[in-house]
Amino acid sequence: MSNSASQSDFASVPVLDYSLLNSANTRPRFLQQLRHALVNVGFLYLSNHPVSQNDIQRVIDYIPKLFDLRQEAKDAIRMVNSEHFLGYSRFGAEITKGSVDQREQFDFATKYVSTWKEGDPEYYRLRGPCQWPDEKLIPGFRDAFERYLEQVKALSHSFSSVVAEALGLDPEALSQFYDPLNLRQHRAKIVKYPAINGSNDQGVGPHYDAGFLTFLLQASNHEGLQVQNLAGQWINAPPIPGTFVVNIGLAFQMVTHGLARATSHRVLSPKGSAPRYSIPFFQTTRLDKPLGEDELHFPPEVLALRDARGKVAITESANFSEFASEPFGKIALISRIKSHPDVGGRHYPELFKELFPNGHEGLGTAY
Ligand SMILES: O=C(O)CCC(=O)C(=O)O
Ligand SMILES: [Fe+2]
Repeated sequence: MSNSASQSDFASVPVLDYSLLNSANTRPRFLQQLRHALVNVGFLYLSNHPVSQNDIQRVIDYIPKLFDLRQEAKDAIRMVNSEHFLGYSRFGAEITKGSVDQREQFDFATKYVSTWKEGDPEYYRLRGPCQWPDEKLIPGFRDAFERYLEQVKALSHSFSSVVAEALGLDPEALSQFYDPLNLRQHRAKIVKYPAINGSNDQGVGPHYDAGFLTFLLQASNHEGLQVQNLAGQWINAPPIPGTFVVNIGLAFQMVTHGLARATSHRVLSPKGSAPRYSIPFFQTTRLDKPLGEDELHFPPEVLALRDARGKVAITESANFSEFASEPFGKIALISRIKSHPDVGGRHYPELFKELFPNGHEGLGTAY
């Protein structure tokens, strides 16, 4: 481990108290802690946030019922039905870093009425309405989850101006990277990691998230989430009741020129008998242009923190190869087709053929 890395490295994920933002006296302390977390860790817990704990608990209570629906009820909303890549994926449908991810999941998203029309870029079809399970089979679930998503969405928007401030920018500086409110759609998955007592304990393999900010709810009391520090060690990020885990995705690392770090993370399957549940909420950025086009101007003392951080020693992660000069929507669409080739083949046959000229057998690559 180099000296510069050891000084800014982390042995645990910091917990930030959102309520410190409410008073002029404590606000600078929050911003300073946030700056450290963004630059050196790439992960933080957010406590005392404004999303209603009652509404969170309602969602948590529904999760086992959702996965316990009969297989036909889940298959009725399989993702392959949806050109928006929203819906159910069976256990073991994806691979990360060469191994099968042992999880089952539903992809949902914030409310959206599709505006796509002939002639619009194809990647606008990524946005659209969710597939919901039959209301009669799980009454109230849709309402509970929509309430939850609306609140996390609002938090994710207000938090991005706090992030800008913490990095020495105007609070509105990041808004250029988001679509206008009426076109914005964020995605969230509800994930089940069953207990595994065999040798492959990969819940999800090491990866970076792709987007801007992720707000993760750890919805059961299981360890398993791990975050890789600068020295390459895996640091546990156990559930802390009442918090979100917030982390940075590659798109945000890119627009901050590496000042804020995307950090590799993974989930180990739980042992024993009870499954681990989680809900990652992925904030998305504007789809219509390359993210590298707009420039952010950080104060020199903030940029100096990046240089002081030093280099990451080892990163174990699946990587993205397409982060270049394409509109972000195109990158997002390619990555969805790679992770769900069955959906891509059915709804985006031309792009699918470009990506897989010889067809595609087997599982998709998640990251
Ligand atoms: O389930 C978790 O705790 C994390 C999931 C995750 O990292 C992801 O889906 O990107
Ligand atoms: Fe992730």
